[in-house]
Amino acid sequence: MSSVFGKARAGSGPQSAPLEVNLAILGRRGAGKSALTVKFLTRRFISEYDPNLEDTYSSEETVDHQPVHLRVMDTADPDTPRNCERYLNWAHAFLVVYSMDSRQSFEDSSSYLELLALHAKETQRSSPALLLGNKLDMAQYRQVTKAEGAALAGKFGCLFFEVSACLDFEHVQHVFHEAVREARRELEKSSLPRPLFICEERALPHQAPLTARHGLASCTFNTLSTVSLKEMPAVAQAKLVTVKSSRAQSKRKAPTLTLLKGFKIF
Ligand SMILES: Nc1nc2c(ncn2[C@@H]2O[C@H](COP(=O)(O)OP(=O)(O)OP(=O)(O)O)[C@@H](O)[C@H]2O)c(=O)[nH]1
Repeated sequence: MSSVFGKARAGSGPQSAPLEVNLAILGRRGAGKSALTVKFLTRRFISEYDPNLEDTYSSEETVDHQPVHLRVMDTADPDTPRNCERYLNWAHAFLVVYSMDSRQSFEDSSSYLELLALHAKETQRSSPALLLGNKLDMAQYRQVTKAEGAALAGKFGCLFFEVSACLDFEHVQHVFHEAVREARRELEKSSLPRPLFICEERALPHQAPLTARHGLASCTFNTLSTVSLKEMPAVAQAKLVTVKSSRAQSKRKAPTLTLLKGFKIF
């Protein structure tokens, strides 16, 4: 069963098919990818989670009065990016997250942006990225200044936001909707049907120096030069385990609501 969150499609008539947007959330472990994803989907902050889960969730959104069927892949790379094709060839836009209280996670976000830039160059197909400095509520422990975040985003030509999965939902929602707008702009520019999956796997000629520098050794790219395109396989089903309404919950007097596998939502 696929999990679908979000509001009813306001303003969508029977004829208006929703825009389909795939969004991948990238970043070092602990940056807050899952917390931001769940905040966006449920308006809640999670405190327990399974760090090894990688799931794709769906939400019916309305962005600028347009219905959007948004799929969000909350990635879970191990210490270095692995099998990147699963999101590189799937997503229309990327949220690259770092935790502002971790210099290491900021450096990793730079590696992810380089990876995306390299992939865009090789495939001649750019997918917009937004850089997010998460845990703004922990700003007193910050190891990364806002100026550094903005400078990194500027270097890669992407939007930059400081956010918190703990604070207001509207700001997190705004960031996700900005990603939809960026993706929509890019989709409008492109006449290629998407998403596409490219069969043949080839390492890039200049991949070694980049991977050596950034620890991306396990990432290879598929390139358009093979001209062998297939429809992307179906998106992995999200793991919706139990959704109890607040009424059902109060009947059972359950202290917490189990919504997504691995998440306890309070
Ligand atoms: N204070 C604070 N804590 C946060 C915030 N976002 C996430 N956290 C906490 O940081 C830890 C890591 O958050 P996750 O959302 O699991 O991070 P992740 O990037 O998904 O990490 P992996 O699942 O390991 O890839 C958890 O304990 C969260 O509760 C935030 O905005 N503020």
